[in-house]
Amino acid sequence: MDMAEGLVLPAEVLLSKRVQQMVINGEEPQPPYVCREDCSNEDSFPDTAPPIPVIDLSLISSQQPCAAREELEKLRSALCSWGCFQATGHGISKPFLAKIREVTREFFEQPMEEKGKHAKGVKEFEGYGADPVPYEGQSLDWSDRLVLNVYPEDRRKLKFWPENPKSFREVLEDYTTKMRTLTELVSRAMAESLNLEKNCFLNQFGEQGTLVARFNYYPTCQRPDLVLGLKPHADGTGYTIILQDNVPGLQVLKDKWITVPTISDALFILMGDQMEIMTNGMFKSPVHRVLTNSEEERISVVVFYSPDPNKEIGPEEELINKERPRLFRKVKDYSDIHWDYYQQGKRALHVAKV
Ligand SMILES: O=C(O)CCC(=O)C(=O)O
Ligand SMILES: [Fe+2]
Repeated sequence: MDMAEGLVLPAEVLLSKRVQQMVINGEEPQPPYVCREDCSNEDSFPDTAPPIPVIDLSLISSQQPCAAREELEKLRSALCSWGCFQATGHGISKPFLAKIREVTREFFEQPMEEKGKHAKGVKEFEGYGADPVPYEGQSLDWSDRLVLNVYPEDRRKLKFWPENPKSFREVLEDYTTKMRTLTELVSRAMAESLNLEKNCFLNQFGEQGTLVARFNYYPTCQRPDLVLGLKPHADGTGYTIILQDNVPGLQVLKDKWITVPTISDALFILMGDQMEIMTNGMFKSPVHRVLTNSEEERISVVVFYSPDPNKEIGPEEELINKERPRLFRKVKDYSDIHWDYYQQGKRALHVAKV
């Protein structure tokens, strides 16, 4: 018998090697990357799936009160049922979106040696690599990532920020500024859609609300039916802003798995658990996952927007009443609690329930 057969290396050892490298070496996925049985049937979708709502943010900030009201109503309805939407009219130009996708692609296309300059340890969060070692029995994602704290600025660790491609840092700084503006716009719109004081969510996030950027690289896989680019999870954030490229793969669970269409100038905005808490359960934090495929690699640029970890957050008082009693208590540092459960393959939201 081949000695290597059935041999599963410890996650720690596997995680020190990049999935991209395994693909270049022509390696087939082995456990713990293999996390499901042949799912090729399940992964194909009927055309009858309900469409994910598209919201034109420019209408909300326009001077036409009727159009703005209508769009706010669409936003509220999208977040109460789906917990996510495709945002157009967000004010970030198409060429700029192309640029951030391009520097992301260029970063991952570099030799391992160059990317390795920004490598994280298998226990750390920030830097180039994969998630820290999960709990026993949990699978590993078929992807590589670069994670960077981008706001507040004093949380930045420049040793993890790529120097190549040359424009990477500058483009990311620009993107951070644009994301700050966008989170103000979206947080106000969400408050208005619920007839709340428009700064109420921004006040909960605080001036030091954090932005973390995660650049995801999903290589192709010879057996996409056996692995996941990213295992099913809900985000622990306030909310998350996702820039996809032109390769589909992201799916949200709404009765069944629904693929998020790739729209080149849209940003996909998804509620995290903390918005579900702040809205007393009105907005939903959806479970989502990423599939890989055998033909085309996929990249995404994800920005996690979370409340200042020093601040306590909780349901807006106006959303608590007789018909809708308080569902959640106040919480602090929810992101850390969430992460611990995530590593066990579980959701954390129940810990905030009253
Ligand atoms: O790659 C994507 O489209 C989504 C990634 C995601 O859900 C995450 O990073 O939490
Ligand atoms: Fe996510």
